[in-house]
Amino acid sequence: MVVPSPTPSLRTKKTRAVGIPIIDLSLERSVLSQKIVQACEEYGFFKVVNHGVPREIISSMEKEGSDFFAKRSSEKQRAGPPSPFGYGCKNIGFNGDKGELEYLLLQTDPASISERSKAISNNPSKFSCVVNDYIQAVRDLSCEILDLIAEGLWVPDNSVFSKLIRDAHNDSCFRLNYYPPLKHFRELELSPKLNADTRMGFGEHTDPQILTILRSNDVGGLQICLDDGLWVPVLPDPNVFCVFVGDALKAMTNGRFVSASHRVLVTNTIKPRMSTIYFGAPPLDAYISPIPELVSPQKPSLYKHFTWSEFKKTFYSLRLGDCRLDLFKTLMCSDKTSSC
Ligand SMILES: O=C(O)CCC(=O)C(=O)O
Ligand SMILES: [Fe+2]
Repeated sequence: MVVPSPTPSLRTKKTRAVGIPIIDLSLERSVLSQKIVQACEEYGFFKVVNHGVPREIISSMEKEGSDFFAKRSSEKQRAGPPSPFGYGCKNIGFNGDKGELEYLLLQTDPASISERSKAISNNPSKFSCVVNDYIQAVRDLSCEILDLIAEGLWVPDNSVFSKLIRDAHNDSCFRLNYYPPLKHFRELELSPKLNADTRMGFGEHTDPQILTILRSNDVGGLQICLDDGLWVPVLPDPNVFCVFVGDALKAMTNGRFVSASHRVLVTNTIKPRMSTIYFGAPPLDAYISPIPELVSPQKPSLYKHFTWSEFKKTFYSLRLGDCRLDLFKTLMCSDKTSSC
């Protein structure tokens, strides 16, 4: 979901040393589940180490991604226009999140990946194998984290969240983002519109799905916005995964979790940033409403019942300039609350 920002500033308003949570997944389960819940409540964001995703799976994915973005533009275009799946460049989407990047957006089911790989790679079977292995690994990681979240919330059914993205009809997607370095724009003589040493790579937004698992190369740029409006840089580390709470999980926890607003600023002059992102989403007809354990007379549901499809349709059809936050509230928040 795009956060309205009438006069977006590229400047990090202020930064302060905050301890973005780094969670070690090898910790004892009951400790781990509490740490994860706390991070979801305070930040809607954390990094994980000792995540168990094999190094080879990660490095093969990074290689395939780099090879793809290194191709000539005409070759990349063969992956098809991003409507919604395929290759896109420069301003992304029409949903208000401005930015200058190239990206490849894919569905996560093996049949679609295999089909699209034919237009993406000269070695489609290798490409689809690498992407499938990566997606399977990060989906397993997401499910593990979602099960721990359920445990940490003392929900009897541990799979209450993870079963949505394990469902055969899940609507998850996978994206590779590529941010050319500033040198690229200088060479094109596109004199930076906004700022000489910073460009907006990906505008401020929250992710609408349930959970996002992001990994990047060693080039920074990602920032998260804390609730007091401070932008905090997320230092790049190719060995960790970044986890974001999505708007759907925020709603399912009846607003107990926050969904972190984030953006990417391009400041590196020489090296491109590349990130690989798995967005775990439920089936289109799944209802996204607060789980019963988190609703009580003292804490009534903040949200109307809506399906993932209704949510997506409304938000992705909004055009820039709409007052998106008001629409968000109208669509999602129950009449009893003015905001959620
Ligand atoms: O590319 C990145 O590092 C972040 C991109 C992002 O937030 C997104 O694709 O939703
Ligand atoms: Fe995002």
